[in-house]
Amino acid sequence: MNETRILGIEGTAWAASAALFDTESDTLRIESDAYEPDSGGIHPREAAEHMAEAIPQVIETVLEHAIETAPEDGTADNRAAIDAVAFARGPGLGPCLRIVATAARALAATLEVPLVGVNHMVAHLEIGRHESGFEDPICLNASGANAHLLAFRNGRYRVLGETMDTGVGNAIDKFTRHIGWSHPGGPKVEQAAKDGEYIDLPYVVKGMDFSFSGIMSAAKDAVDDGHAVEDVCFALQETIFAMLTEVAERALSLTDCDELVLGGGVGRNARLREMLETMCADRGAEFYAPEPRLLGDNAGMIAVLGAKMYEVGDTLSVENSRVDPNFRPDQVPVTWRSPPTLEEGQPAEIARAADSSEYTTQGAEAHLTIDPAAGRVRKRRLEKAYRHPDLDARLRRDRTTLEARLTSLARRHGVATPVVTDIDRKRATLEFEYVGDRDLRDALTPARVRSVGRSLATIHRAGFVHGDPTTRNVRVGDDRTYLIDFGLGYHTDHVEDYAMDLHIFDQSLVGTADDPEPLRDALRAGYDAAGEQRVLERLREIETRGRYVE
Ligand SMILES: C[C@@H](O)[C@H](NC(=O)OP(=O)(O)OC[C@H]1O[C@@H](n2cnc3c(N)ncnc32)[C@H](O)[C@@H]1O)C(=O)O
Ligand SMILES: [Fe+2]
Repeated sequence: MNETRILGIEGTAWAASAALFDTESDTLRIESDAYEPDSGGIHPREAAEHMAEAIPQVIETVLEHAIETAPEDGTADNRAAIDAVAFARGPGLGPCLRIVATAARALAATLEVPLVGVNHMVAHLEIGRHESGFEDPICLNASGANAHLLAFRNGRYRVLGETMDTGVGNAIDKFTRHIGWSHPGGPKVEQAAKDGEYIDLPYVVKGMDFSFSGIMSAAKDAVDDGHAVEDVCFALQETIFAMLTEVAERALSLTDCDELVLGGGVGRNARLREMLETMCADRGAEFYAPEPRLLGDNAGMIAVLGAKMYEVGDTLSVENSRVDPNFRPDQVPVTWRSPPTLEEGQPAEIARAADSSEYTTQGAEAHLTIDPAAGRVRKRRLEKAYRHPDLDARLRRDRTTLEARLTSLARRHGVATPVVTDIDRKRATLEFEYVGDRDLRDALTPARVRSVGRSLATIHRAGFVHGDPTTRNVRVGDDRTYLIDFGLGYHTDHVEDYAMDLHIFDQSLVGTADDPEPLRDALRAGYDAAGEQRVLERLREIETRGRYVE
């Protein structure tokens, strides 16, 4: 590959940044100028004023550097020997994005080089993949305005799970604003947490999705009620980062992936990195976090992805270079990657069951001892070294109790589930009847998915949700499907919760199936046959919701 030199520009929210990426030397020169609000959070108009002032300056600095380092073949018009100008098209604040795009178009025209339009969230991911050299990692993007898990599948980065309300950084920043600290609050919470002790806060995970609104108002109340700020900061980190680590582990487990990369400004937090590192080490996966300057918003990551896109001809005409404040990562055709090689063969479980009577296996949160001959499964929820012992004990106890209760309740409503034969709350251990002979993930057909749709409709009518219905939490045998693993379930009469349950299953189809569309249709048809229309309507609404929340 020839040497490629890309000038990248970033300015989606707070960082006015330009960078030069040179593929031959694999070096990045980044120049940034941060917007720091005098009071409160980020004001879009003020941020845009900052961009208007700072973007030309950071570009100028990087151009000078590019001229100094240009190889001999720079032309008179392009002494910097730049091959393309890459800019962040979104997501972000509209007024900021427009200023960056205008600067990028002007620069590309002057240099007579193509424009590359980069998705900022995909750039947060790709910088980790680039630096780590991982083949096909899962990415946790923990940034200001976003929080999601991405996996490459069928030519796109699919969103396996994401925040149901605000981004993780914004959630923390809102809390610090409430207690009068200046923006950004994240680093200050990290500092204060060093002297804190644990208190209980709400923990909300639904499959691989999660929510911060409950925990943030509880944190504000805790301070208002007189808890020490350090303790609340400590508990906030322990709870929020445990949620992110748990969903990241679930994503690794669901996709059988053993590589995780981190992206986004909240990734600068050492406690978050430590939890992810511990979780990965405990399950034999590799973890990589880029250095801090590449985690928070920066033009280096825009230039690196810009180079990959430029090299495959993924450039933009000026007419098509409009910005998109709601640009989602799964809207981007991933032109610069070839499909990963998939492993073929029958599910390991079948081979194993044929030659031994008892074997063990590890899920995302539990250790299973399976004895098909005796028709018995023992499941023990493991202690997780990454999370605080009090939180760990609470989650394992509550989930064990709920799983036993809801598994039985579903059966009473006519949904196929294993019989619960024993429960030991102290040891977080359950014993079940062995059902099916493989996971739905390894035997996906529309008829089976249809039956899952009917089962979900049935439990929703009975007033509860599964909480984590994925293709691995459904067992398949003969002509039946069995729902298992109700540990994240709960009683609810909210249509939103029912629709989220369906949405979680739908996301797992998109994340694990080669041809998800007929399966997604079957899910809806099955639900339609036994459930309420308003739930399907709400599901459609959830799918069209832009998740970029400021
Ligand atoms: C769309 C785009 O504009 C946006 N970018 C963004 O929000 O900036 P980013 O640099 O990725 O993340 C900033 C956030 O990162 C948090 N942050 C920075 N250092 C932190 C630390 N040590 N601990 C916790 N949070 C930290 C800040 O408080 C702030 O909320 C995004 O990626 O969502
Ligand atoms: Fe960002």
